[in-house]
Amino acid sequence: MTTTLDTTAPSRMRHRAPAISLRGVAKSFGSVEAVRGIDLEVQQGEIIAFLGPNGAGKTTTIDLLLGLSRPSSGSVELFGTAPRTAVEQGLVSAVMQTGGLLKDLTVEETLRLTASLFASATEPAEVMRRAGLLEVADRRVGACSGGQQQRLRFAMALLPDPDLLILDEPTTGMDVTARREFWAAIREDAERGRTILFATHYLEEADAYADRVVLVRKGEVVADGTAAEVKALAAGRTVRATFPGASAEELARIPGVDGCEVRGDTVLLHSSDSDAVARHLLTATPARDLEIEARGIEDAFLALTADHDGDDQ
Ligand SMILES: Nc1ncnc2c1ncn2[C@@H]1O[C@H](COP(=O)(O)OP(=O)(O)OP(=O)(O)O)[C@@H](O)[C@H]1O
Repeated sequence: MTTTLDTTAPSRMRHRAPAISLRGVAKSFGSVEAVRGIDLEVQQGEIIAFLGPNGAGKTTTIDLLLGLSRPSSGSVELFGTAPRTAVEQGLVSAVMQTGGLLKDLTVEETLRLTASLFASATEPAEVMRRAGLLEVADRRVGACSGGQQQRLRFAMALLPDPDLLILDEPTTGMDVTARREFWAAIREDAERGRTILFATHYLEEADAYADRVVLVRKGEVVADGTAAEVKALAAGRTVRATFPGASAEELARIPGVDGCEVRGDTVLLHSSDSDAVARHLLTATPARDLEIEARGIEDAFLALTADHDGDDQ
């Protein structure tokens, strides 16, 4: 086993190898190419959001990272070693969406039992504090809310004090306050050097909490950068106007328009040159009441993952 450690690091031990290294990773199930050649390098301490529409290959990639399956081609390494070895050494753990909880145990009993499976584990009281569970330590798991159960899964994943934490849709079932508290705990954690990769459908979470957003579509990375960079990739604005009787064909011919929608008397025109579109609408058409909006991360996500070729699996 060859994990290389740099012993000069301050709080959390620093590894010389990247936390995650995927090189040319592909994974097929029969004729379905779930992952089609992903290259991804994640440095220690990064918080990465893994975004993509249903069926993009996120869960397949997470299974590969956790050593639950093997790639059809390419290589997967965590801290310079094989995923299974990294998991066995407690370097990586995961918070999955469902399963894994015994309803009749209390929160604290669950953590004591889980801790007993590791050669060395953080004190249950400490992980309960970090996950915000101290108040419900004696509550039966079956009586905990969905959000509390999800925080318990987070607490369980913290027990081996992993250097890499992988979260698959971690805030499912949490209300807004619980989600905010959860992310505050994650941030505090990451500041101490823990690397975090999370898959989420809440695009605003990726925008708010990730240092880096990796957008996948049909098994390939289509964007990789800060949330601002990803949004800029889908640069452009939407011009909204009142324009009774406009037809989509007529609107599509306006110079600079790269997408349009007609909703009754309202038209929405997407463009990377909104000034030119607005000028045309005001000078050459009866359109009025113009509003111009920048695209949010949700629009960028939709634009970058839109199915242009109609061959979805
Ligand atoms: N065991 C399997 N056998 C056959 N096909 C599979 C298997 N696992 C995944 N797939 C297919 O691979 C593709 C990617 O699936 P995956 O679950 O990785 O996507 P995802 O991005 O996690 O989607 P979601 O957001 O819906 O969870 C899909 O077309 C899926 O149907």
